Amino acid sequence: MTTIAFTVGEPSGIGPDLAVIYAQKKSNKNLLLFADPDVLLNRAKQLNLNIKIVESEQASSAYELPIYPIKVNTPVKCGILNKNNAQYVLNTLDRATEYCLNAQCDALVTGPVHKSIINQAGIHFTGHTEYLANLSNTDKTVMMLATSDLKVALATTHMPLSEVPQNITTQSLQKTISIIHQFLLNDGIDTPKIIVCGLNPHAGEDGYLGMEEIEIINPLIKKLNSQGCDLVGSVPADTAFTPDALIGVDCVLTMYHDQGLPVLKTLGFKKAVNITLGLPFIRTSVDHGSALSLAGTGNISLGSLNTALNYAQILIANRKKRQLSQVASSYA
Ligand SMILES: NC(=O)c1ccc[n+]([C@@H]2O[C@H](COP(=O)([O-])OP(=O)(O)OC[C@H]3O[C@@H](n4cnc5c(N)ncnc54)[C@H](O)[C@@H]3O)[C@@H](O)[C@H]2O)c1
Ligand SMILES: N[C@H](C(=O)O)[C@H](O)COP(=O)(O)O
Repeated sequence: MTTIAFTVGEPSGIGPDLAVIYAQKKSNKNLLLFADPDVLLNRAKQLNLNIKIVESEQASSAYELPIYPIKVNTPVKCGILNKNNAQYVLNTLDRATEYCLNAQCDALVTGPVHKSIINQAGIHFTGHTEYLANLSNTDKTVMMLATSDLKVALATTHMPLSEVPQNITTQSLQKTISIIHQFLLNDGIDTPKIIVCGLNPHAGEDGYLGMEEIEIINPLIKKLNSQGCDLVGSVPADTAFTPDALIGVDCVLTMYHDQGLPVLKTLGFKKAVNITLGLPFIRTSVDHGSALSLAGTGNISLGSLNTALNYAQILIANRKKRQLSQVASSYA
């Protein structure tokens, strides 16, 4: 049986609502929540829902939430951020990551955090992607968001736009493409076809609107294609997502956060999954943030949480298959 670690995220946001509404499901959930039990009990009360907290990984009936208890520092008010609880949010991530690194859990699914409040507490934090890479000493990770029809990956993640160009280097882009390629192979795609977007408008318009395509992106595409990759590009980002361009494409690699994610979220917000590639453990996430104004209202979608949990299960199953075939081939 698998166990998925679920960090509930920012306690004044909709993370606790997601958890207690999810707990109403009847099936055995195989979850281990990393959160403050009182925050969950209070949110359930506010939503008029029945939940039972169990300090075990084996909840088998409706309303039960298996939990690894971690206390908040300050009482929580729905929709009101408090920087005194920033460290609590990180504590839940630290413990859950430890469980995944030690194989006590099979995957990590993260609920939404609020990034600025963590920074207001004096802790530099740009996102789970970077934080988990740091916690697990991983030198390169890739953010990918996926709907059932489209996968979008990012060459750079959470950084000011002014810093993007200097972070598009041949070395970093090559690692990014190699991580995506391997992920798609593991996903059962024999010859992954990846569109690589340009950085500049019209992919630089032959150098008249920027040089990164001519100096970095195009030569790398040529080199990797000569080694057997199937990369298309560099493609202007405004045409990369047109329906004809996407035929037969397994993933679109965009150069920065807001080049790719608005497209993906227009197509699938609240149903998509965010996956961190390259970590030594499986991590998926909801595609949305803390939605403070909806906390405690019950008026939220669990679509993305369901996708994130289902996708984590698929990745776990794929990993098991690969491990079994490795064992089999070692005896062959
Ligand atoms: N996975 C994450 O941890 C994650 C993802 C995105 C944003 N964030 C952070 O969340 C904070 C708030 O960001 P934002 O306001 O830009 O984005 P947001 O996703 O919190 O909200 C955007 C809009 O979508 C709505 N919404 C979000 N989730 C919903 C759900 N499950 N059901 C119904 N409606 C929902 C909100 O009410 C709001 O109108 C920021 O600090 C941001 O960095 C975290
Ligand atoms: N870029 C993500 C999004 O827009 O959904 C979000 O900020 C979460 O990123 P992390 O998983 O790194 O926290």
